[in-house]
Amino acid sequence: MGCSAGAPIQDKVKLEELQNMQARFPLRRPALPGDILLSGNLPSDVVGQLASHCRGWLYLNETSDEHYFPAPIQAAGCELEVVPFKPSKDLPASVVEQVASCIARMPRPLMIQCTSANRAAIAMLAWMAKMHGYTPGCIDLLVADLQIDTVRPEAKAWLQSRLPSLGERDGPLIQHSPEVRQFFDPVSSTLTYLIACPATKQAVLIDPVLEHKDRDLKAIRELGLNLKYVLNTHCHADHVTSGGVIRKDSPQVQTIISKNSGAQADIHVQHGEKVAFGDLSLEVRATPGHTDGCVTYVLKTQTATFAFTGDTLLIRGCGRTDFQQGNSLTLHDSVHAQVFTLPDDALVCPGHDYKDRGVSTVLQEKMFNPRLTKSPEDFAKFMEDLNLPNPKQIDIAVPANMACGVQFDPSENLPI
Ligand SMILES: N[C@@H](CCC(=O)N[C@@H](CSS)C(=O)NCC(=O)O)C(=O)O
Repeated sequence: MGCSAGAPIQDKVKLEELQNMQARFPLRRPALPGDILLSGNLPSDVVGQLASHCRGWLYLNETSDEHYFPAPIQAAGCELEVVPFKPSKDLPASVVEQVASCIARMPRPLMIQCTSANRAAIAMLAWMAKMHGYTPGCIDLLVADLQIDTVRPEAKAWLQSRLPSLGERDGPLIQHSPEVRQFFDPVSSTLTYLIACPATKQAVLIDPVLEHKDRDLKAIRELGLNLKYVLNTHCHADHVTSGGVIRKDSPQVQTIISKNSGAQADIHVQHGEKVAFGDLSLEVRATPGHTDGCVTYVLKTQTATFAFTGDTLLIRGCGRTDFQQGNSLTLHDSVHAQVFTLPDDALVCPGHDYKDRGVSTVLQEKMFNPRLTKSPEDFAKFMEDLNLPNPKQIDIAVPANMACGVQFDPSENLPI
């Protein structure tokens, strides 16, 4: 039997009641998200007590189960849904979809209850995966971070087997936000983003890789989009951008990089400026440290905030600071001042991932990033001791990217 609660619920529970419940069913430290509780079987009186602090109750067993107590849930005014959810290799995708949709829709605070809290945790993770486009690697992280120790390894493996890996992902990055797609280059582990304005079909690419030019342009064609800009978050050292070549073939496309990068491009951006396309715009935030020209592009849509952090902030990591004018103290300040000040639920969309993880959130990184939770001084010491080998393509990539991936004729600013 398990029960977990986040801070918002604890605030509402009367202290005495909470202490009584804690004595019988120990609550763990606040988990994410804070407005969802997970539980196994409970006696009917405890169901009633908990229900009085919830507004939604999702029950994952049959109504014939001897531990199903609808009366106290309904008496407390909770919205009750019953969806028998037994993960197995034959479970139709529609049931997972139904459970995830219930969790998305039902009022908060929401209790998810099964027999031992194992399936409740899997249901919550399935919902998070659907909402945030998680990959198998992201699920490992969430289980560890949220300390969801009710999740059995075989149940976690079941959920992971139903999620696409980086590179297999097809479609919008997060549910209900058709604007953003993520692509993966397995050689440099680079994550490229295609962002499209649904109303006008104008689109931009962020950090595209030369070897994947055709893949990216095919996606743009198939979606009926008009590419307006190719943006780079910085002058990459591990792969060559496709920006220059795309622009050479399609002169209506303009390349963008920060002025501080010193690299060639059609448009140079600076902190505070906006890059508009269709009804959308990207806010430019200077985030130097990995290189002195690094920027983070921030996109606000109706449903989500996205931070395209390049190599400034990676999932549970960050860009190295040992070449290209890297500076650890500057990087620490950039992340804290420009990324960690975004809303907690803003999606962190990094420029690389080396462990099959595609997306994180500001709150997760503020809480769990092992590097950026350190003090500036400890962080600088940690980065100094990294001793990473140089990227394999550094000698080709840096000079090529300084010329936006192609040689420019400086007199005309056109590719040769
Ligand atoms: N092995 C890769 C390069 C790996 C690497 O150095 N990645 C960079 C970002 S690309 S310059 C980095 O900042 N990594 C941070 C870290 O902690 O790993 C290759 O040869 O391409």
